[in-house]
Amino acid sequence: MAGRNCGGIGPDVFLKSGQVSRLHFGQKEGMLTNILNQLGKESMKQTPETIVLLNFGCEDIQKFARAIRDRHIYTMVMPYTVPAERVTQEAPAGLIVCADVGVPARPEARAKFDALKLPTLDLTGGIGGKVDEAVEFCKAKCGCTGSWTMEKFIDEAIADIRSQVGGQKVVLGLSGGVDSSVVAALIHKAIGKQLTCVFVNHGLLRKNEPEMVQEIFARNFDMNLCYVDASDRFLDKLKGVSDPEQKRKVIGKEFIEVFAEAAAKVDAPFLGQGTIYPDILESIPLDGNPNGVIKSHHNVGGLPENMKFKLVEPVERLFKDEVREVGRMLGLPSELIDRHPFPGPSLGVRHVGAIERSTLAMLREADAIVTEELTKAGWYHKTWQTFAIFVPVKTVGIKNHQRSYDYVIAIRSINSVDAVTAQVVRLPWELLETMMERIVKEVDGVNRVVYDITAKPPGTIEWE
Ligand SMILES: Nc1ncnc2c1ncn2[C@@H]1O[C@H](COP(=O)(O)OP(=O)(O)OP(=O)(O)O)[C@@H](O)[C@H]1O
Repeated sequence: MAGRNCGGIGPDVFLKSGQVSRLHFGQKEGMLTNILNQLGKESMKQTPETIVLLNFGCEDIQKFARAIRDRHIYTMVMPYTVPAERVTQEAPAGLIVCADVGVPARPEARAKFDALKLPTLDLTGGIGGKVDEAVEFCKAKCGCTGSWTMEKFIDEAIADIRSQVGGQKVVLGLSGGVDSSVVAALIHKAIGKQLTCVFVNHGLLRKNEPEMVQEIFARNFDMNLCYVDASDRFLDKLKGVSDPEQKRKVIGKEFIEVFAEAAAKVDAPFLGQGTIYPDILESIPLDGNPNGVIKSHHNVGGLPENMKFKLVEPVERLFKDEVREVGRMLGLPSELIDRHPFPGPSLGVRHVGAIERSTLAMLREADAIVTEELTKAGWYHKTWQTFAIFVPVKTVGIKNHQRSYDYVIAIRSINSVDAVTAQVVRLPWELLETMMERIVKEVDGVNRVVYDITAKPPGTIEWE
């Protein structure tokens, strides 16, 4: 085991009563920072040639912003409700006004931006197919040279982290997911051993995951990695809990306690976070209507208020695939960077009903077989997510020439662009058969495998 074991969870509890109910781990609820402050925060870097996209009601604006960035012009997205001064803080070279067809004109909002006297492109008739037009505009009218690159981003981010943190310490919750892993690598590159990562094993990780994450970070990056094996603590607390929401709450509450205890030992004034740009953009209601909030700010599960960290969020201006690119450039392996999305409560929400150690082991084994066969057949990167689910139903079967009465494993494979809707993948029949044969043969306690053919909607991606 390469990581430093920080076990020995002490009795201190950092939570105040009443805070627990909003701690839905993995749902990004509970705020360390107020999102509007975030939006109004003084920009740390003065990226030259910034173009601000003003959102007057445009569904695909994030994709549009991303497409212009692909042409090496740095874009930011702001709602039309933003004060004009906030726009000028970014010293933009130009503005692009974006709205879908049929969206109200909002002349007052428009006037405050026109008063800035910046070059402005009007795309209020829709943005579809207008990327080239926008890049012409940026170059011809705003003087952009198209020099924004990921190398530049990394250099700037490292300089920013160093100047923000100075000689002090940073603590970061490392999940082994893309966002926190890339942030770990980036902060480590900037300040080395001033960073301590806390990796919590909540007993719900996938097969070999604790070893893999420690191997990658502690060995390859020579990083201070604090590995907390709290499996027993989580699994004891989850005993008999079958309601999906309750399960998430138990996992979230326990996670915060374990993380807070480990972080207290590091005694760092700074907390690193894997906030990414969509986390911020999707938290901003376009019309100041709280119902428009899709999700709250990304954070380590909503830490208790008495843990007053200053935040280090070096990829808060990047889209997910840009974060992946940074990760690749910093030397993170593809097995980590290009992984399928994985829910915060991990196998906990893929095990329907109350979690027993024995049935969790069945799920873990079945999940590993599914991933292994999918990869071998060349289908891993052709699907958004493919995984096993434990179904707490026993059926009659024949195993080893004898009657068996065992559990069911379901396989789910979906494709999606944004996780909002999803289509079922028609995996080759032979591949499904191979998965089934291996699962019933190798996983004790399972004698039946089914394939979930439900799209989203009406289903959700995860079963719980
Ligand atoms: N097992 C864990 N150990 C330590 N920190 C964790 C763990 N799981 C989650 N975290 C922290 O909580 C944050 C939010 O968790 P969540 O699962 O919602 O993240 P995410 O958006 O999928 O990000 P990531 O790609 O980093 O997993 C993570 O970015 C990470 O900092």
